[in-house]
Amino acid sequence: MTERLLHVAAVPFEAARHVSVLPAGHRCRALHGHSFLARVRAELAPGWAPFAGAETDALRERLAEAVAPLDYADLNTRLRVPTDENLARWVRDHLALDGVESVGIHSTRDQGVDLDADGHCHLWRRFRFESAHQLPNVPEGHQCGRMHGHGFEVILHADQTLAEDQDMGVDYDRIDTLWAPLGAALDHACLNDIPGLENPTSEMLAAWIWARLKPEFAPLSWVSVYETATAGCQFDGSSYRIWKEQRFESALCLSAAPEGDARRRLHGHSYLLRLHLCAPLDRVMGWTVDYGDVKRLFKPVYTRLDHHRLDILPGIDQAAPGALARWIRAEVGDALPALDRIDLHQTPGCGAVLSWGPQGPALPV
Ligand SMILES: Nc1nc2c(c(=O)[nH]1)N=C([C@H](O)[C@H](O)COP(=O)(O)OP(=O)(O)OP(=O)(O)O)CN2
Repeated sequence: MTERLLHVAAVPFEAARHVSVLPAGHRCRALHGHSFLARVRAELAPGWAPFAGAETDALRERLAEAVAPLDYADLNTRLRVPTDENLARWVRDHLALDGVESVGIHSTRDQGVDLDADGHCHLWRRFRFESAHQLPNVPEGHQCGRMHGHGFEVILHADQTLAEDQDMGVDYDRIDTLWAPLGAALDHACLNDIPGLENPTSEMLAAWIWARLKPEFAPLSWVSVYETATAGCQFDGSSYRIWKEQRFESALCLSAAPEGDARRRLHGHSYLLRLHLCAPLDRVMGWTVDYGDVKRLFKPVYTRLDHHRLDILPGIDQAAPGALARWIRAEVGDALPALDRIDLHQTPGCGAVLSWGPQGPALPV
């Protein structure tokens, strides 16, 4: 599949609103406020940024300019009906940017929408539960064979086609109602005791949730399960995708930046790297690829990135997220054949997505 490079950026804003299209008695009809986050994914034309390597910063600046009128504003003075869906449309229209693949709005850490270029509204809502489990089929000595536990997080994603004059899709409250019985069964439980979860990997959990919700909720498009803060699985009824995150602390300078630009100086970032893999399920293990194996197989590349200077890595021209993601893909080589996407953020929510397979849903920053 052809390789695609998207740049991503995220910008927060603080704003008040009331949403009058909601039914009588709904709490969001009253004036309330949120710490919102706007984000964009875009395929930028060559030469769009002021210099090679400035793409991520330039995209973030463009988004910040678009969002500025919403910051510390009463959103009802800016938009007729300031639902998350309409805010995403407003930001998309004010970005005035070619190549936008999606524009998203998070109204809280736990909910948001992403509008794609085909008019689909991808709505998501996050839940959490605290549970114990152990994996019965892992090899002797594997840490996950011991009884342990996690603060699991689940994101339910819904894909809806919205008419241009439709102010919102499904209410987040409807997703809460659908989730409630599952959350009650999973929270403060030992997952192995739940019928169907005798081998409670993230993959099995995502499929278990899918099987229970999809018949009642047709727009359900993906279930994402965060098993830990750094690893999880996504399931859409047929394909499993997993991700493993790592952070590295590195220095760089951008030699193409003009004289006087701070980015010419040595500086650094705390990078977030998310490796995505798509692989068939191993029916015995109940997983696709062990998260621990992803980390282990990536280690030789990781050690070249972490606590190093990135712009002097052999083969790197500008140590910007897109070029770094390409470098990582090349260096990983055959070690991770199921790898099909690399997310690399140089600051929270801002960086690049390099993919060469079906992308799967965007994860919240
Ligand atoms: N594909 C899967 N791999 C693994 C699963 C799974 O459900 N699906 N589960 C586990 C373990 O249960 C483990 O608790 C989580 O794995 P891991 O990311 O390796 O956890 P760490 O805390 O060791 O990760 P850090 O890299 O230190 O953050 C294993 N694999």
